[in-house]
Amino acid sequence: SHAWGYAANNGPDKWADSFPIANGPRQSPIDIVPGEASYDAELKPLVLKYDPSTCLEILNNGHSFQVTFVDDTDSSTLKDGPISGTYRLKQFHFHWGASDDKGSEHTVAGTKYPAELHLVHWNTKYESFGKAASQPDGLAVVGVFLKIGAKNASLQKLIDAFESIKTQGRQSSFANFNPATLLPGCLDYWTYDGSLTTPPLLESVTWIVCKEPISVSSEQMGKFRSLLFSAEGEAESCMVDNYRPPQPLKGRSVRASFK
Ligand SMILES: NS(=O)(=O)c1ccc(C(=O)NCc2ccc(F)cc2)cc1
Ligand SMILES: [Zn+2]
Repeated sequence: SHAWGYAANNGPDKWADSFPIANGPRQSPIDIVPGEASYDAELKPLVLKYDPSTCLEILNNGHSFQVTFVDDTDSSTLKDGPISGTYRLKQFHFHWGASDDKGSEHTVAGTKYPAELHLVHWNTKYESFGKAASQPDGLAVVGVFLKIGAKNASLQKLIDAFESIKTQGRQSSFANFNPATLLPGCLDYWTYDGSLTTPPLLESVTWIVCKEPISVSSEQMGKFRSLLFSAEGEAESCMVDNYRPPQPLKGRSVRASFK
C-alpha cells in the first residue's frame, strides 16, 4: 500500500518498492560539496516576494507540519535565481531529527543540520501545482538549514500553533504569517536539478539551497519533536527523523551563486 513513512518497514529504503523513481537519475536530497560546486556568474539573486495575507492554515499531514498558502494569484512568488518565469508559493514545511546531530535532508560536505525548511513553489506556466509537479521545470523548492543557536521568534509563531495540530490530519487556521521572516540575511545559494524528497519523488524540482542557516534554539527543536506522526487514538509515535538521506549525484552538477 502507499502508506509510506520513515519507519524501518516503510521508510526511505523501502520507497522504491512502490515508487521505482526512487532510484532515478535526479533524486533529492544530495550531499552538497562546496569545493565541487561551480560558481556561475550568470545566476541571478533570488527574488522572493511573499504576501502574509495569502497564509491560510497550518496542518499536520502525518509526515511533517506544513503551512499552506492561497496560490490562485501571483501574491507570493519566487523569481530569478536559477529559474525563468514566475513560481508561486504553495506551502512550506520542515524535516528534522530525533536529536540535534541530524535532521536535514541536504548535507554540506557530510554535515547534517538539526532541521531543514522547504519553501515549495510551482511554475505558473502550468495551470496548477498538481500539473506542474509532473514537469521537469515544474517546481522550485528553496531549502534553508536550521542551526542550534538563539531562539527564533518567527519559528516560535509556528510552534505556538502546535498544540492544535499535534496529531496526523489536524489543521487549524493560520493567518498573516510572513515566510520571509524565515529566510537568512544572505541569500547566497547552491542550485541543482532534483526531485521531491518524499513519495511520489517526482523529478520536477529545481533545488535552491541557501548557504546561510537560520537559528533555532534546542528548546524549540524539542517542541518540533512533540508533534506526532500518529493520529488521535492511535499509539503515539513522535514526529522525528522525517528526513530522506542524501541520494547519488549521478553526474549532476551543482552550481553556486557565490564565489
Ligand atoms: N520535501 S519536498 O520539498 O521535496 C516536497 C514538496 C512537496 C511535496 C508534495 O506536495 N507532495 C504531495 C503531492 C505531490 C505531487 C502531486 F502532484 C500532488 C501532491 C512533497 C515533497
Ligand atoms: Zn521537504
